[in-house]
Amino acid sequence: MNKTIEIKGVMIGEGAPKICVSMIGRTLQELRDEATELQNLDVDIVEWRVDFFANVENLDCVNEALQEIRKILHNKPLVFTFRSAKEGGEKEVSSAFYFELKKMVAESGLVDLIDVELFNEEQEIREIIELAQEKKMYVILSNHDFEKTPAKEEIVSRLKRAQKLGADIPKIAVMPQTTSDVLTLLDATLTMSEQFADRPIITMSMAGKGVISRLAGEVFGSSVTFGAVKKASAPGQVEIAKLRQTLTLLNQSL
Ligand SMILES: O=C1C[C@@](O)(C(=O)O)C[C@@H](O)[C@@H]1O
Repeated sequence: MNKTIEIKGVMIGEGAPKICVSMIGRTLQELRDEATELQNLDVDIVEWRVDFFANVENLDCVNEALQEIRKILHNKPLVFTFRSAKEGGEKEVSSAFYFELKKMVAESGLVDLIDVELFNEEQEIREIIELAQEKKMYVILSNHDFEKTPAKEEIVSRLKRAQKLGADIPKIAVMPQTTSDVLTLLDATLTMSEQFADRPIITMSMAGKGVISRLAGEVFGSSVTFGAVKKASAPGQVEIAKLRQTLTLLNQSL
């Protein structure tokens, strides 16, 4: 049994996977509207995908937006994510700015979880983890392959590396080219969660073929699933009401 993480009453790593929805607003007003809508919906966790925000390169604007979002989403776990273009995000920034942004947020104490991409300088990653720990925040170390699905051993090894570096939640998203790629992701998830993980993990196979992996996390060992409200932030995300229904069905059959 993997250890769980409890954030604002949400138990990650126990029972049905928790539903996370991404905010993808470009302006402060769009973000306010999204946050208000999500606060009132059946969503367990909210992720701010700050790479969609037009003013992301201005730290004061990011901080101002974050304070407003936090006020609106006062009782839901909030994840701060800048997804770089090379991992499927909207924008590429320098590594120096990427870490400046993440450090500013870690020091602000305004979010519950910070996503940091695994393929970065280890020293920089460790610094964010230390800052986050001081503020009682959690770190997700993530990796995304929008082209293909690496071999099972490679997926497991990336998740293990994230765990070794001190991620509270190791995460990987991969793209299937064949149905057997979906099985590879599920197999890697099961092996990692049963044999190596001592904390919750998040995995998904993207796009249409991979949808099963966004539903069956409780069976194979993935603790959070990303759903969609209006627009998906990645291919394959399922609308949240249908997602909740299916997660509950699977939970009840176990
Ligand atoms: O890493 C992830 C997972 C994701 O890529 C998905 O496939 O649902 C969506 C992203 O917003 C999030 O940061």
